[in-house]
Amino acid sequence: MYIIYKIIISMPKKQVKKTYCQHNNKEILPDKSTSNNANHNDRENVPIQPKFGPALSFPYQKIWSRCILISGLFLIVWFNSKQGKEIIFAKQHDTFLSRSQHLQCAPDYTNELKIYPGCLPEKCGRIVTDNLISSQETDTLLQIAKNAMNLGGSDGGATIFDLHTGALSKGTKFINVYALKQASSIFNSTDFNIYKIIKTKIHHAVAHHFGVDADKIFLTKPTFFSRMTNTPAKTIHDKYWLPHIDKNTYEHFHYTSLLYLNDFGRDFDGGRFIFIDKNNVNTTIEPRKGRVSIFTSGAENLHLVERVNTGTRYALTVSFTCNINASISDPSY
Ligand SMILES: O=C(O)CCC(=O)C(=O)O
Ligand SMILES: [Fe+2]
Repeated sequence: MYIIYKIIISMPKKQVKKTYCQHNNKEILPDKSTSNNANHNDRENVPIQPKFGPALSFPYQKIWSRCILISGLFLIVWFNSKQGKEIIFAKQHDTFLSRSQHLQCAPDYTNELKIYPGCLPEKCGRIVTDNLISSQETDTLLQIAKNAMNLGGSDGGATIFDLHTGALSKGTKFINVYALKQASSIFNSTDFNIYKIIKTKIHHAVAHHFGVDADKIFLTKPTFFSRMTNTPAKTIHDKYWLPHIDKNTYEHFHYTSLLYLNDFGRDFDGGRFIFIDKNNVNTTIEPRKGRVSIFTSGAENLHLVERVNTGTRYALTVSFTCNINASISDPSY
């Protein structure tokens, strides 16, 4: 607004050489006595007649024209502010008991879920909560992820570890950590129990927030830890910044949840989660340790993860399906 104000007040005031007095349209002739051109013949003192008659004028002309100009500028600013806007849905330093945004489900999503009675959400959308998982629980998960990832790691910027199957990125491929002899020294049943408790809490939160019975949704694969850095991608799995729809990327996803294990702005920069909404609106979630984000996995929730600029970002993806045949069981070791 300040800029608009500056433009308006800095507009040059029109230098009008008046040939006619505005009042009564009376002619004002130059004072012959002061004129240097006193000897010029009379023709030169005859005022120029506008070809199409005197210009149109009406009361408060200047005020009106400025009002119209200002309104036009307002319209342009308003229109531009609707396009390409970013809404920070959850800032890193805020804590939410629960913050939600409802959306209309994508038609594909609704059609697919209709065949699973009781699994269709009351409304599609997204929810963020910071009070579900304790700091200690988060620390346990972060340690599990770090210990496992020390046994491998992608050559590119995204390493994943699946506690259910033992799959871990190594180089440009995957290995099974449970087949390694070091596995026995890094995994224990206490940690697995904590993982199960966390997974169960998230399961119930998903059911509660979307108004479905907890026994109508099932844990599915892949459910995995992720580590993201700014290392250039080596394979397609490293390109975590590509926009995608989870239901299409992962065959059985119907509800996606993410648990963030460390902090945006402290442990890493970049790496924010972004929903790409209608009219080019970005709805952003800044990762915060212990923060859980839950959303329906259809086209209503197209998203990406911004590239990490510095540091290392850790998260756990926990996914649910309506299809009992695609369910997976709890991990055990
Ligand atoms: O880690 C995240 O914040 C989201 C990752 C993601 O979109 C995915 O794994 O499909
Ligand atoms: Fe995703």
